[in-house]
Amino acid sequence: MENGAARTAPAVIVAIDGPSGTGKSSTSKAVAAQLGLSYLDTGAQYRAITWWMVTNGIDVDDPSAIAAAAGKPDIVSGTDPASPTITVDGVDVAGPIRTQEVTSRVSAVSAVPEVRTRITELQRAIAAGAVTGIVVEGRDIGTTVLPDADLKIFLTASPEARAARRSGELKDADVAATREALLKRDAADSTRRTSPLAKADDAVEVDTSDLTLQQVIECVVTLVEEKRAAK
Ligand SMILES: Nc1ncnc2c1ncn2[C@@H]1O[C@H](COP(=O)(O)OP(=O)(O)O)[C@@H](O)[C@H]1O
Ligand SMILES: Nc1ccn([C@@H]2O[C@H](COP(=O)(O)OP(=O)(O)O)[C@@H](O)[C@H]2O)c(=O)n1
Repeated sequence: MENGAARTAPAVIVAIDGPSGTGKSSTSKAVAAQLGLSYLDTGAQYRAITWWMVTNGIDVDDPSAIAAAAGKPDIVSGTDPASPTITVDGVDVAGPIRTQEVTSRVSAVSAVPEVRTRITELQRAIAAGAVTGIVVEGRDIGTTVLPDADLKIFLTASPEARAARRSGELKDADVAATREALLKRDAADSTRRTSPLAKADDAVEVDTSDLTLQQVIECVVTLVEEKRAAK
């Protein structure tokens, strides 16, 4: 090594996309923590802007009302994978963004182009500022937000596995109803005009249906290490 200087690992940008319940958040947080990278949950940002719209009485069935308000909330994401945070106008909304009300409305809000432009700008600024690199998880990270990411992963799993995982998190949840709600949200997210949920052509697809979370984490860590070594 030149002058005996310690070689620092180059910053690495990892995009992890896929539908709900495929393991994006758990995998991304663990991979980022293990490799000393930042972590960004972009779904939390779309949930946060949806929470703001609902709380401020914006009609979420009216795209022009959503578009007009899209620039108003100040959304800040903390990117430590050990304790990710999300605030809107200084208020911690980590809990409120997970309610059924927000979950049922987030697809409509996130389909509005002005919302996507706003949130995409935030995401790119956060990724650009991540010194060691970042794992960014969402629906359109590999295709639209960070098309030059070093590594793109697309996680999938059967609707049954996803519904079982999600309903396992919610008390008293009905698996069949959870499955229907997931499929409805997938359909809305995959068919919107602007930046739909999609696998990038150069993404590595991993079906997590029959893998443990630990196996998925190890698979992604290995892929990131290979990319880092080649940089
Ligand atoms: N491979 C897996 N096997 C079993 N459970 C998993 C697996 N991956 C994730 N989970 C669990 O499924 C639930 C949803 O995972 P999460 O990471 O939030 O998915 P996503 O971010 O894609 O919606 C969590 O409770 C998580 O612990
Ligand atoms: N990059 C992203 C991430 C999320 N979203 C939207 O935000 C919603 C919530 O995302 P999420 O990742 O929190 O959803 P879960 O996987 O937690 O169920 C999605 O259903 C999409 O409508 C998006 O449009 N683009």
